[in-house]
Amino acid sequence: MNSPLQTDLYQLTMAAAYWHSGTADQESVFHAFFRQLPFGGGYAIAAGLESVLEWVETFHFAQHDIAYLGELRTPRGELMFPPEFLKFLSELRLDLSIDAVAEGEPVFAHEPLLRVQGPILHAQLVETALLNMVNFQTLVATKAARMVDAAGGAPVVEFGYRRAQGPDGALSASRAAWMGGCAGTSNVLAGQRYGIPVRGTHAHSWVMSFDEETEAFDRYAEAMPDNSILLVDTYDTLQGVRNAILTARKLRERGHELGGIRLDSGDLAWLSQQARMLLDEAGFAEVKIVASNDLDESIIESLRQQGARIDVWGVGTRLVTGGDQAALGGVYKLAALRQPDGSWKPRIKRSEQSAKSSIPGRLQVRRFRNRSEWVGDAIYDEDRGFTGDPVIVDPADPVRRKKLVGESFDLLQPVWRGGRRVGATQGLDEARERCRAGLAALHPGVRRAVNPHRYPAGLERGLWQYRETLLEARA
Ligand SMILES: Nc1ncnc2c1ncn2[C@@H]1O[C@H](COP(=O)(O)OP(=O)(O)OP(=O)(O)O)[C@@H](O)[C@H]1O
Ligand SMILES: O=P(O)(O)OC[C@H]1O[C@H](OP(=O)(O)OP(=O)(O)O)[C@H](O)[C@@H]1O
Ligand SMILES: O=C(O)c1cccnc1
Repeated sequence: MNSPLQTDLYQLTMAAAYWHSGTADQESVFHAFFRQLPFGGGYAIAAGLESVLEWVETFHFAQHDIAYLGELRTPRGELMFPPEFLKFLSELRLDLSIDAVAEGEPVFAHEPLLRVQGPILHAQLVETALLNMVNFQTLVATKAARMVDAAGGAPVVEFGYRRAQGPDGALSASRAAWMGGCAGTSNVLAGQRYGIPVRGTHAHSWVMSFDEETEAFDRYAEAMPDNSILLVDTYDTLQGVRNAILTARKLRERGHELGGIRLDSGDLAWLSQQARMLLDEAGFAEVKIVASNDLDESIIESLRQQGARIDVWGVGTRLVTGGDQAALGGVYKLAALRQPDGSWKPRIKRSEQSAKSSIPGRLQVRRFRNRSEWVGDAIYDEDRGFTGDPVIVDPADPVRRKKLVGESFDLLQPVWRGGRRVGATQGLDEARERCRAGLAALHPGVRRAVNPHRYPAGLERGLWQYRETLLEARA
């Protein structure tokens, strides 16, 4: 359920203050971006835009929202909001222009994922929900892409619902995981809502509900003759594999084939090799081995290096929660204000570290391509354009510069104008394909999970110089 109250109180107190001070209609530009790639990786996958647009689409303060806000009191007991402001809110219709990077696109630090332009009160009111959606889904889509990469072409199925951050977190995590390249989900609602293939095995409780493991396997296979993956580790894993083979033989006699077995504990490399041997010797070379148990990209990679014979990876907790990184630190910063003469006045927030200072202007990202490989991205001010040849400067290390050559295209495209969506409809499967193709266009060193190459993404030289001048003036 979408609500304009999915926000931090300070957005509403600032809105009241803009309204009170007569600056509510000041035309502004904000950018949503992150400063550091998640998981120590070389890329991130942009996600969450669809949820943002759905939220903006239904944005309005209903009677019960206004009634609630009208009851709020300050710590001193005074009414928080004047009734005239609440009347203003009840009539408010967002008047924003949004440009965004398409979902599924690989993106890099400092690049705006969304650019929001409009009256400052309006642009401010969307900050919290927008960041919540973009930060979480980008985090999970990126984690999924890393796991899918580590699996080297074998399917990764998302099993995270029970360990996700609440029911809404589970649903958007399943969506983001599919975008990042997962092959399916155990989340049935995500299957219905987004058309993601639903997949699964069975739990230990099924085996524990019978006296004998063999009986549990037989009964399950009878009920699901064409969709049986048997969990073999409830008691003794290799004995479990032998029992699964007995069931597989009975199934075959009835004209069906066992789909697979699942390993969920112990040394997954060794057990999968032993299980493969037993299955092959028994004539079940097609039976798949599924593995689960607190997997992530580094364990998957390590298991593959150890020669594990795992055909399908089931991943829950560390995918839908981000695992080693629980949140993406994406921010939403004011970057320019329109002057009465129509020009844009840049706005900058200084920081102790120059790389953390915000980037002024109305920003765009231009991506350069050499044949099928991307060579670099320039963040530039759309109104100032490029100063001479496209040279980028790394804001974290200004001596790192690179001249970009090749074909180029702009990443931010109009998605919202005059109260409605614009541009081509971007479906979830399209986003998944964009992610696949985008990752294929990256140098393998950039995709490496540990200590990757830094993809050249930086500030267009003219913009970097301009930003330095502004920072000096503020020093
Ligand atoms: N060969 C392996 N190499 C690297 N990591 C592995 C290997 N086998 C399993 N793991 C991982 O090790 C972690 C812990 O496994 P461990 O064997 O301690 O737990 P467990 O099998 O669940 O324990 P228990 O047998 O008590 O259920 C899991 O994240 C699992 O994915
Ligand atoms: O380890 P994760 O990556 O989070 O993957 C999901 C886990 O959830 C299940 O365990 P659980 O003990 O909840 O139920 P079970 O009896 O079906 O194993 C499953 O067996 C996996 O181990
Ligand atoms: O289907 C499975 O095997 C499954 C589903 C959810 C969590 N763990 C495993």
